[in-house]
Amino acid sequence: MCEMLIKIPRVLQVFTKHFHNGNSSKIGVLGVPFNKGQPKLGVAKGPKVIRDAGLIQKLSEIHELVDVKDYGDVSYNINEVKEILNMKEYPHFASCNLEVSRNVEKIVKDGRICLTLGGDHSIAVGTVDGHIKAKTENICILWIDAHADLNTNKTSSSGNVHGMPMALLARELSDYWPYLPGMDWQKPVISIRNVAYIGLRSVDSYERLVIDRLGITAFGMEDVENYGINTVVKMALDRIDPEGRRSIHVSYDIDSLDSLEAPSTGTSVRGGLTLREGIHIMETIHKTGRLGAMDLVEVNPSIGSEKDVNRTVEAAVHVILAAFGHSRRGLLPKTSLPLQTFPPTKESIKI
Ligand SMILES: NC(=[NH2+])NCCC[C@H](N)C(=O)O
Ligand SMILES: [Mn+2]
Ligand SMILES: [Mn+2]
Repeated sequence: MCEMLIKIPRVLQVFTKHFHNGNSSKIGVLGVPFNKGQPKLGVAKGPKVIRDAGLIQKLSEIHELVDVKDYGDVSYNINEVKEILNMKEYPHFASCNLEVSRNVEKIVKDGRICLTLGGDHSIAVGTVDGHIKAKTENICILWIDAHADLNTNKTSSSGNVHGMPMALLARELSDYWPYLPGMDWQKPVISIRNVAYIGLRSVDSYERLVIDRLGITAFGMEDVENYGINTVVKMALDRIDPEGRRSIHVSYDIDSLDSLEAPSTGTSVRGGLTLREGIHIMETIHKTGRLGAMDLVEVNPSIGSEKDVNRTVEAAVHVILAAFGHSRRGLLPKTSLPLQTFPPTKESIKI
């Protein structure tokens, strides 16, 4: 049998090396069907619709080195803790996030990049916490969102906890919170200097104040217009990981994309990122080789028509695949493929 290999031209070999980034090949997928951080219940079905779109299979087809393990969905028992003023469903939030943190920590310690499917954005308290606990080195956060999610219980006008996770995670904001029973496991150890936003266009006034006072790296849509997405991502990475040594946590709210690209989400805002820009961000992150964990949150299949839901889920899958090395230039055939199978002849296709 002829075992001659396809000779890959040098220019393509460079791409192969680039996209077959050694440390980004082991992925652990975790579902968090949590909807109590905001009032629209359908967001709990996010993990299911994203998986049903063939995510696991598509991830494993990116290249031969990808190894995907699905850890299933997080479940939790509600701990009896007291309610907190202006934090709706606080006991659920605290109980669920403890389990999220434990699961993410375990997956990252298993040597996998943890991909968490939400659920609403309040679950990022647990994902970031688990990522921090698993890594000995510092982490940095890229928060891709129309919103800053930087409210405290005192500044939020909605009381929805999905508008608060970043404020719970930041060390510099810890004094602005009351004691939170049932959250002792979570220490706000991440400095806001290691956080950058991309996609902002709906920022509450106290959030604006905090961003300005603390000098938070925040790229709004006008920055994307002024500099272009490529420069924006580079500037963001340069600020939060200047030496290129940190493990990157990407918390990707699907509402960062324009409402036309991702209509099925609870708090959509027009004038957002195109899917191309959304994909470009994650391709750039993939190329760093330092993605440690990614959240994809706020996909709500109960909002909009069937077409809207499909469009939104499709966008989410594209963004995720880009994060793990899918290339829009096309994927190379497996290098071990015998030459005679390409192009396929009648004889090579044995039924
Ligand atoms: N993860 C989100 N989609 N957050 C939307 C937050 C909206 C608003 N800023 C609030 O505090 O309620
Ligand atoms: Mn948002
Ligand atoms: Mn958000």
